[in-house]
Amino acid sequence: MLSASEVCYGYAGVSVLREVSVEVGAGSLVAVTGPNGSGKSTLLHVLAGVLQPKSGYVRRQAGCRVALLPQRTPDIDALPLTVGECVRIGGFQGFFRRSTASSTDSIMERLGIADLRRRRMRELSGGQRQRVLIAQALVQQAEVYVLDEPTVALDAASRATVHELLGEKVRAGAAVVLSSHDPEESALAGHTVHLRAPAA
Ligand SMILES: Nc1ncnc2c1ncn2[C@@H]1O[C@H](COP(=O)(O)OP(=O)(O)OP(=O)(O)O)[C@@H](O)[C@H]1O
Repeated sequence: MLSASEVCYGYAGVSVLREVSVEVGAGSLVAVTGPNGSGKSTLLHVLAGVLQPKSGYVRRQAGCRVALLPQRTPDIDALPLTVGECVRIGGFQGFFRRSTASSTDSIMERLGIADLRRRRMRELSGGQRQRVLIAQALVQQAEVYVLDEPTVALDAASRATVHELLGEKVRAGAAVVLSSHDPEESALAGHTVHLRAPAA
């Protein structure tokens, strides 16, 4: 569905990804692990097509749509968006369709954010905000969900709900690529890409 082959990436001449390869097949969950600064977010952005590799290749099967949950989304707080609007925007490349309205409601209910739908994004707690952004990613009709530390800041119950939702996506044939610092979470994956610590 999506693969990276010997991908290299760096910022201002500083190498971050060195010949990283990963295969993301339909119905699979891939975890990207590694210490702070090892390049997890960078790899996810390369896989999602937001960053172009300096060398190596990213291949996406024809028609493969990627939904991205970035780690940082400060731009959303600058807009006067409500929770309901934020989820409906479905953020990345506009994959949201009207026909998915009932599944949107269901995802919001399950993530415990349905009652927050009229609140402004900037008024939310960290965990509430994260659940809205997860919903925004998961309502998209995508073949691959690329999620950067999706459950960071979530309590145990919300984390379990997110894992259930991801399991449902995978069983329905979608692929999930997530980064995580939580060994229990990365153990859910069928395959793990471990990035090494940056050179001191
Ligand atoms: N826009 C940028 N400009 C310059 N350097 C950057 C940029 N984004 C990331 N970096 C650097 O690239 C390296 C990898 O960053 P990245 O965010 O991919 O790591 P990470 O593994 O996701 O870290 P964390 O676990 O802290 O989220 C770090 O050294 C970081 O300082």
